[in-house]
Amino acid sequence: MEERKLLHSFLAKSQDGLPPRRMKDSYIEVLLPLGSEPELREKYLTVQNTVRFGRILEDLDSLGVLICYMHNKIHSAKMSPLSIVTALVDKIDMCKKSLSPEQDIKFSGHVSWVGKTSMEVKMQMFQLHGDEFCPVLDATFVMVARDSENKGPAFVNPLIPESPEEEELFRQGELNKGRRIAFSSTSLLKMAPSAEERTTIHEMFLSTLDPKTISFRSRVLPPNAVWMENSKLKSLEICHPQERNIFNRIFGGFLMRKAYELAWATACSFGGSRPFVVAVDDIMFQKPVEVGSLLFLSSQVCFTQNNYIQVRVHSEVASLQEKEHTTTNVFHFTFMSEKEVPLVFPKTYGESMLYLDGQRHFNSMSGPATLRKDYLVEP
Ligand SMILES: CCCCCCCCCCCCCC(=O)SCCNC(=O)CCNC(=O)[C@H](O)C(C)(C)COP(=O)(O)OP(=O)(O)OC[C@H]1O[C@@H](n2cnc3c(N)ncnc32)[C@H](O)[C@@H]1OP(=O)(O)O
Repeated sequence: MEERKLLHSFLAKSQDGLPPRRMKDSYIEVLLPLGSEPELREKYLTVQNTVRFGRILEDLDSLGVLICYMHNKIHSAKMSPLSIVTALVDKIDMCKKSLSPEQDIKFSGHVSWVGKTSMEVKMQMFQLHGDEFCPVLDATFVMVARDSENKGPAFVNPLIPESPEEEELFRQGELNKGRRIAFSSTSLLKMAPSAEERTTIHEMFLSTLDPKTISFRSRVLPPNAVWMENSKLKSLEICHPQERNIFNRIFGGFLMRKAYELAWATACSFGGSRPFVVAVDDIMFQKPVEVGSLLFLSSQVCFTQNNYIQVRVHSEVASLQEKEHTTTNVFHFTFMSEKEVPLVFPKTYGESMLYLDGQRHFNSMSGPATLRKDYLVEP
């Protein structure tokens, strides 16, 4: 950190003082040679002989940061004065058949939009089938630049789109920002549900009333349904220094891997068969996690439909000395189960809001109807 303090003088006073960059300046391709270097496989292997998706989340997080460093590279400086942190995993959509731990994987990506201090990064992942790399997933992350000590914001280089395709990507980045603001301003934490959503909840409530008693209190579960309160799993992690990033905070990819693995276990025990991840969405990194913190993860099924399970993981930290818990992230994962899954029923008003939030996240997934049956992505 002492060394990083000295980098302050390289920080720009305004964005105009920074040279614009092109999308190809940050474009990178990285090979994960699972096929050609078998000693790597152990780290990525599941017991079903597929690839651990939690490890892929870690790799995407590191790659996103690396891409942003390329975008902001100062050719005359040995070290970047910026601290680049993950602010948001906007979306990860799976578009692939099966992930083999015995075939090479390729990642690629570049900065697709910039604001003043934030950058949107688009990444893709491919796996070798025969002699061709086939698409596996598309990811959109938002990274934020901070000063060299990660104490305040720092400007990023402007981005100039060079072709109609790049202009479209840039425009999409702008639209994504607007969509995020709209999504968060209609959050159920701020606004009442819509009329249609209220009807959904009231109908669910009515379907749980015992017809034998004329009472709002006696609740009975409909057939093939589970109370939401019985769909929870919790875990605790001690954030050891091994998991720290280059800025001495806990690595975002580690938090995602832990949350994902708990979500997978929750979906597995709820659905009673192997779940496959279909989408990850709207993971906001609200606060950094300090090394040495206790990380409490609570996972819960909040919405289901046919074979789909929507899982929400809430993460909180507390220091060893203080008992007070602070929320650091909320994670949303969509899984597809091998078999049809039970319905999940909220009992309380709070659970009803979780249900509607889960439904909103499920519906925001790009086209569940287009999902294929041959996903094979494991914890
Ligand atoms: C040299 C090469 C080395 C390569 C090494 C590679 C491997 C490296 C691997 C290491 C990997 C290390 C990686 C890790 O492990 S990072 C570890 C995981 N991430 C964190 O710990 C981050 C925790 N969160 C925070 O610190 C704050 O909440 C941040 C800093 C993110 C925002 O704080 P704050 O809210 O106070 O900031 P602001 O209001 O001034 O806004 C600032 C800008 O940010 C934009 N914004 C904010 N939130 C969001 C959002 N949710 N969606 C979209 N955008 C968002 C906002 O629009 C504005 O943009 P702009 O209008 O200025 O453009």
